[in-house]
Amino acid sequence: MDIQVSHVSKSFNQKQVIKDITLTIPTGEICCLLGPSGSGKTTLIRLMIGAITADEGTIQFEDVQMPNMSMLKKIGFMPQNDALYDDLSGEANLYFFGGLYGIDKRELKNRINEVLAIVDLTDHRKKLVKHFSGGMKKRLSLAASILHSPKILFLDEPTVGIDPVLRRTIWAQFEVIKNSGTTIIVSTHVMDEVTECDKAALIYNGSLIEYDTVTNLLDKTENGRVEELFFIASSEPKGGVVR
Ligand SMILES: Nc1ncnc2c1ncn2[C@@H]1O[C@H](COP(=O)(O)OP(=O)(O)OP(=O)(O)O)[C@@H](O)[C@H]1O
Repeated sequence: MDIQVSHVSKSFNQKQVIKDITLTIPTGEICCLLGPSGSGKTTLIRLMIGAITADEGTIQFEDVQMPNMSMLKKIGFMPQNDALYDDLSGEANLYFFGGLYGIDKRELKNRINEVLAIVDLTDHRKKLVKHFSGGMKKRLSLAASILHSPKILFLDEPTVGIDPVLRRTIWAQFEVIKNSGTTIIVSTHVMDEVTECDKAALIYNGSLIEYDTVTNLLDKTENGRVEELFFIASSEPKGGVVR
């Protein structure tokens, strides 16, 4: 399911935080929204999932204009802060979210087994979430966001506070999810993570400064590091566009 973002702008309290962004994310790819803290990544995700509406421009999933209630079951969203119930076990959390998605009981049981295996939490399913480590909570959140087999998965800074080893595991899990046909949009400010993605959208100060395949982006730099593109953008007269 392609995502088309067309000339989207958004302001909060007269301050424009998303500035005329246009991009198309093709089906079945991992697209990374990369940018410094406060650049507008979360706002762009919230616009795409239909949690907030754009002041200008349009967002379409295939031919459906967002926001649209019918798309909710096709979208998975993992927020920056885990939305889990501490006093429930990992498994009970998943039953709760499965119920919200209206998944049939028997199907839900099988699906919970599947997603727990994907995120490697099968052995911890009965443990209360308050006894989970930070990394385990992230993985359980990921499991909850893919429970209903979404066509499009939005992950907002999924690896914040995660150690490098677990980060690798989590990216491997994204690859598995992608290979099942899900389009993934993942925000991050960790420049190294960009190499895990097919495409990257570089957001700086609310503007899209670059959008290309990761290979092409890295080719544009002198030292093969994405940071360079941000340095160029920040030295442009108006934090301007490098196309
Ligand atoms: N609901 C809101 N009301 C007012 N300002 C907001 C709101 N949401 C976001 N902003 C502002 O919009 C700008 C972009 O914020 P956003 O959370 O999208 O950035 P981000 O790139 O996701 O940052 P981070 O990496 O720190 O999460 C910031 O200046 C933020 O303060």
